[in-house]
Amino acid sequence: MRTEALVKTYPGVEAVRGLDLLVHPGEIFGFLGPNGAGKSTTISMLCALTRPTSGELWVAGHDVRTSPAAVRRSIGVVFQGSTLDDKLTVEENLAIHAALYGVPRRQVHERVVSMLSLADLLDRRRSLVRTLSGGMKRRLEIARGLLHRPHVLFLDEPTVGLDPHSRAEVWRHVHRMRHESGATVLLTTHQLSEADNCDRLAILDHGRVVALGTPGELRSRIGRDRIRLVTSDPEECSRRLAESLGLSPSAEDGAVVVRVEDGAAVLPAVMAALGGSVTSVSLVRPTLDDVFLHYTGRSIGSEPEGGTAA
Ligand SMILES: Nc1ncnc2c1ncn2[C@@H]1O[C@H](COP(=O)(O)OP(=O)(O)OP(=O)(O)O)[C@@H](O)[C@H]1O
Repeated sequence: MRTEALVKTYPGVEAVRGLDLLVHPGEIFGFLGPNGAGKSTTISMLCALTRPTSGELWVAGHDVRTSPAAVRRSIGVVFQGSTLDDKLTVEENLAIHAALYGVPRRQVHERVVSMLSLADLLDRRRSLVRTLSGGMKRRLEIARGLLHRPHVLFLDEPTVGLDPHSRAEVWRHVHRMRHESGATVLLTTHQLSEADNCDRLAILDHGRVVALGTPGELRSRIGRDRIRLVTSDPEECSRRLAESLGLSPSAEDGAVVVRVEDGAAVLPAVMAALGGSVTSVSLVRPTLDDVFLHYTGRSIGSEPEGGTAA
């Protein structure tokens, strides 16, 4: 998937303001950003559902502007709201999708069984969809999105509205299905806790990419680990850290704090230098929220959580 100078303008709103992105085959790539950042608009353009105002974009080797039908055949899409038919069974929902996408009749049964077993839903294949839990429905939608063997699977907020256990289950299935199908997965999320499931992330804000990289790269780019030490004599502790290790400790809320690149590597030397005078120690690594704060000047957690309730 590739975009060059991709722009989408609505009357009075610059929803997407010049995206240059390259997503590699087989990657799980996430668009992370608050409500209104332009994630859904970007996905919608890539799926050939919304025409860009300007710029270029290719999906699975097809130019989306000139070959939208070829793009639609090469992708699977799971939207935020369920598009399953509640009154039909699990199997029937998949059969309809297979017919719509022209899956050869002889292959339908085998594909349905293999997708349902990957999604851990084989034993529910004759159940009406309305009897499934929220997590099961989402897994079924993802399985359905992959039934016609697309090269790219788009997931718009795949875990929105699910409880923590179901979220973890859905992620387990996304990883498993990516592994089995080899599909590239492009997803949107504004859940920082889930962004770590992606191989790489683009942080979007006001229609622009403000940071791009693996979750680990993004963290290490902005910050340093913090070692927080509680001791009976903070002044002596600070002096020893400065003298024996050349560190620059600071006092924070009665504790001694040192900022270092790799806290786990430095910690043994810190403890050796301080002997038994430390009563408690903690190592704090930068979070993706710190990353978001660094690049946008505000916390993603402070944004209205429009889509997460339920
Ligand atoms: N059809 C439309 N007409 C006018 N403005 C739109 C339209 N679709 C989106 N927008 C505007 O474009 C901007 C980006 O919206 P978009 O839905 O892409 O953001 P998002 O990051 O996906 O947020 P969310 O998580 O709420 O879906 C917003 O200001 C939104 O109001």
